[in-house]
Amino acid sequence: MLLPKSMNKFSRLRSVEPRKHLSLFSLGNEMEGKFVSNGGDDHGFSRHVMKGSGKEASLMNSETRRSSFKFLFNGEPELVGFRTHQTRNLHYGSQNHTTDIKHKLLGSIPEYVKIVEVGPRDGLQNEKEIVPTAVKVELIKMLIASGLPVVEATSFVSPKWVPQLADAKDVMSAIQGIKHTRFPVLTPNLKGFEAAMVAGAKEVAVFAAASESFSKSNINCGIEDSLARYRDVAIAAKNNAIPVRGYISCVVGCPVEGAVPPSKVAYVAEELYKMGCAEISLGDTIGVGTPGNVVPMLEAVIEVVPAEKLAVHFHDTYGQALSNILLSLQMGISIVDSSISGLGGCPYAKGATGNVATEDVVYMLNGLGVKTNVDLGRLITAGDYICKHLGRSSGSKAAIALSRTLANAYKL
Ligand SMILES: CC(C)(COP(=O)([O-])OP(=O)([O-])OC[C@H]1O[C@@H](n2cnc3c(N)ncnc32)[C@H](O)[C@@H]1OP(=O)([O-])[O-])[C@@H](O)C(=O)NCCC(=O)NCCSC(=O)C[C@@](C)(O)CC(=O)[O-]
Repeated sequence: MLLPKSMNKFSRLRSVEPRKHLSLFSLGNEMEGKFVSNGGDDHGFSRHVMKGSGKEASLMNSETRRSSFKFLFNGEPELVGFRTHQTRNLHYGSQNHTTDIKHKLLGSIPEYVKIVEVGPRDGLQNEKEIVPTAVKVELIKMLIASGLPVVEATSFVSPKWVPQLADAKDVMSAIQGIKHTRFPVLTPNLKGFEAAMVAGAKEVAVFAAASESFSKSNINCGIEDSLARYRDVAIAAKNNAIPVRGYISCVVGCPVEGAVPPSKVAYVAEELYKMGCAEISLGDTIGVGTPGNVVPMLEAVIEVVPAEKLAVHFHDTYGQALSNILLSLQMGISIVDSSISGLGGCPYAKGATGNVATEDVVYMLNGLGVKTNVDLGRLITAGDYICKHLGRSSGSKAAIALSRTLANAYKL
């Protein structure tokens, strides 16, 4: 048997940190399975049987007689994910080899990145089949359980334009009272803002574009008209002590107009900043950005809005999102939007795939040693939940690879 690389890592995790828990979900109803770990049998690894009852089982190391890992089950027949309290140790990056070159390349990246999870809104808004409110609420709760600090919950937009989010009020009602997580909602105008306030929203987001054509197709008005509407929303929000996030779509490319000049993005960013947006999220709506066009765009925006007020929001249509995120971090940005399992796509940007997957972002940040306070295993479980509901496989490479690695290791 070729041992998956990650098992070496798990084994190291055990020997270095014997009390850290590695928890596995859904290995089977019998609550029994095999675990392969460093310890020496014919492959240089020993097999342990784990047993347990209810929803938990512990693995006993036959040599040390110590319980090294704790496993959790959710009663379903197949392996869907795992949880660890030490997810950073699941990564292959060197942690103790800080070299000059590493410092030169990665020295400027922040120690902590705030992840803004947009799956329940951006991820679902494009789904044709209406997702039941209860499923949306369960997804939000699972995302919260992973430690995400901000979960964009829904939009107060016209239900004729985005039928999927017509239950915004009910979603908000179901998550009222949940503390320690922020739930911004999209509001395209005062009508949306007022409805959001009635529903108990504590934060809102307005969404402009750097492309005139996209603005018209997305919100039925041009850039200047949208900014005028958003000034009204910003004033109302200020009067209610509600923070406003400002989005800009099409920051590098538009499905109709093609390449978008950085100066246009900087103009809209400055206007949003001047009207009081506490954070401005730069959206590569159709995922055409590469480091080649993202750097000049960010340079232009950072001239007019401080980097600490900026977030990046990359769609992964061409597989460029992670490289764009890395360079955004190198340029001083520390807020990253992402969507669970890479769900999403904008209804008014044909062909655009989902946002970068949250699991992939967390995996990369863990590898870089950047703190997020997000538990990757729980995130994978949340992704599995919504993907099963939607009847599709995850758009996260990290989620697929980690689930497969563990499934292979546990030859049940
Ligand atoms: C902006 C509007 C409303 C203008 O839509 P409109 O048709 O121009 O608006 P209107 O003022 O003429 O009103 C038409 C009807 O909509 C109602 N209405 C008006 N406002 C609201 C509201 N807030 N909530 C509920 N209903 C509303 C209004 O009451 C009226 O109802 P009727 O009399 O016909 O029954 C419409 O275009 C709309 O809802 N657009 C939303 C589009 C959207 O949600 N797009 C996706 C989000 S943006 C995005 O995904 C990009 C982002 C943020 O992720 C970043 C990136 O990746 O780039």
